[in-house]
Amino acid sequence: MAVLVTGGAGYIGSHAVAALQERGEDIVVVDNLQQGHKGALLGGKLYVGDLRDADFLDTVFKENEIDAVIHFAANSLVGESMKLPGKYYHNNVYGTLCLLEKMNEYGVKRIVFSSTAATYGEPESVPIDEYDRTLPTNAYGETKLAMEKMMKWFDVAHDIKYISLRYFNAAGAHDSGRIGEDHHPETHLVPIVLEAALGKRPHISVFGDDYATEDGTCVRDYIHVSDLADAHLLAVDRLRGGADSAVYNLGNGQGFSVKQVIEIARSVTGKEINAVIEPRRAGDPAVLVASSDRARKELGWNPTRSNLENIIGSAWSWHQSNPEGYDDKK
Ligand SMILES: NC(=O)c1ccc[n+]([C@@H]2O[C@H](COP(=O)([O-])OP(=O)(O)OC[C@H]3O[C@@H](n4cnc5c(N)ncnc54)[C@H](O)[C@@H]3O)[C@@H](O)[C@H]2O)c1
Ligand SMILES: O=c1ccn([C@@H]2O[C@H](COP(=O)(O)OP(=O)(O)O[C@H]3O[C@H](CO)[C@@H](O)[C@H](O)[C@H]3O)[C@@H](O)[C@H]2O)c(=O)[nH]1
Repeated sequence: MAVLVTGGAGYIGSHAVAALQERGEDIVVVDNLQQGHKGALLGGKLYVGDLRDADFLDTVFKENEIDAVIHFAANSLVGESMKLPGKYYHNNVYGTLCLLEKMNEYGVKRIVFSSTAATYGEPESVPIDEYDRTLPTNAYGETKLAMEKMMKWFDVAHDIKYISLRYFNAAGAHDSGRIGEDHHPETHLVPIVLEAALGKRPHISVFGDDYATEDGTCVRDYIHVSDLADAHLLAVDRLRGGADSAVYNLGNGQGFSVKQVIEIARSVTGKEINAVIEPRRAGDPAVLVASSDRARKELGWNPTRSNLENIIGSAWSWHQSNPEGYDDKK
C-alpha cells in the first residue's frame, strides 16, 4: 500500500517524502511542478499533473494501491491571495474537491491535510488553540477553512477520516543539506532575509512597523520543516490505527517579530543584512503563536529542531550550498 503525497515536490511536501522514505513507505507523488522541483524528491514515484484533471487522477489511483493521502498541493501566499482570490478558490477549494471525489470513488479513507494558522485570523488571545475562533483575515486562510469544512462533510457522508494540521510558519532545511526552500518568486521572510545575506537582494523590506506588538513588527511562530514532516507520519499512523478525524496546531509556541528574525539571521550568518521599513502587507494578522499541546498529547509529536537559531542555521547552510536553488533542467 502506498501513501499518495500531493504537492510532494514542493517545500514541505519534499521533506515529508524524505521522512516517509526514511521509514520505508511506498510513496506516490502528484505535483504539477508550478512550484515544485523534481530535484527535491529524495524518493517516491512522481506523476506530473494537476489535481483538477480527473483523467490524470484516475491514472494515479488505478496504477497504485493507495491507503492514505497527504495533501500539500495548494497555493499558499497570503499577499497574493488578497489580489487573486479566484486563483485560490480554484486551486485550493476546487482542487481539494476533485481529490476527495476521487478518494471516494477509489475507496481511499484517510487524508492528512496541510492547513494553516491563517484559518484563525486575528487571534482573540495567544497562544492559539484548536477551539479558538476561526475568522480569516485573508482569502488564502478562508480557502483552507473551506477545505477543512469540505473534509468534515466527506467524513460524515463517506467515512473519509481526516487529520488537519494547522501549521504556523514553516522554515529551515533538511538535516542532510540535500533539500531546502526554493520558491519562485520567493515571498517568505526567512529565505528572503538569507537572500539579502547572500547579497542576492539589496535589503529586506519589513512590511509594517506600526502593529500592536513590542517592536511594531508582526510576530510569527517559526517551526522547522522536518518537525512538521514528522507530524505527518504520526498523523498517518493515527488514522491507520482507526482514529477519528481531528484538527491539530503545529508550532513551537514562541513568537518572534520580523525585526527579531532579522537580528537572529545577522548573528547566524555574520552578515550585515539591510532592512527597510515599508507599508503593511494586506491580510497580515499582527500575531500568530500556537499552542500545540493537543498534537503533543494525541499525536505524540515532539518537535526537536525548532529553536530559531537552528532553523535559520539549517536554511543558511542550504542557501549557501544552493544559491540558485534547484537545477530544474536536470
Ligand atoms: N510554508 C508555510 O509556512 C506553510 C504554513 C502553513 C501551511 N502551509 C501549507 O502547506 C502546503 C505546502 O506548502 P509549501 O510551502 O511546501 O508550498 P509549495 O508551493 O512549496 O508546495 C506546494 C506544491 O504543490 C504543487 N501544486 C500546487 N497546486 C497543484 C495542483 N493543482 N496540482 C498538483 N500539484 C500542485 C506545487 O507545484 C508545489 O510543489 C500548502 O498547502 C500550504 O498552504 C504552508
Ligand atoms: O519580505 C518580507 C516577507 C515577509 N514579511 C513579514 O514576515 C512575516 C511572515 O511572512 P511570510 O514568511 O510571508 O509568512 P506568512 O505570511 O506568515 O505565511 C506563512 O505562514 C502561514 C502560517 O502562519 C502559512 O499559512 C502560509 O502559507 C505561509 O506563507 C509577515 O508578517 C510578513 O508581513 C516581511 O516583513 N517582509
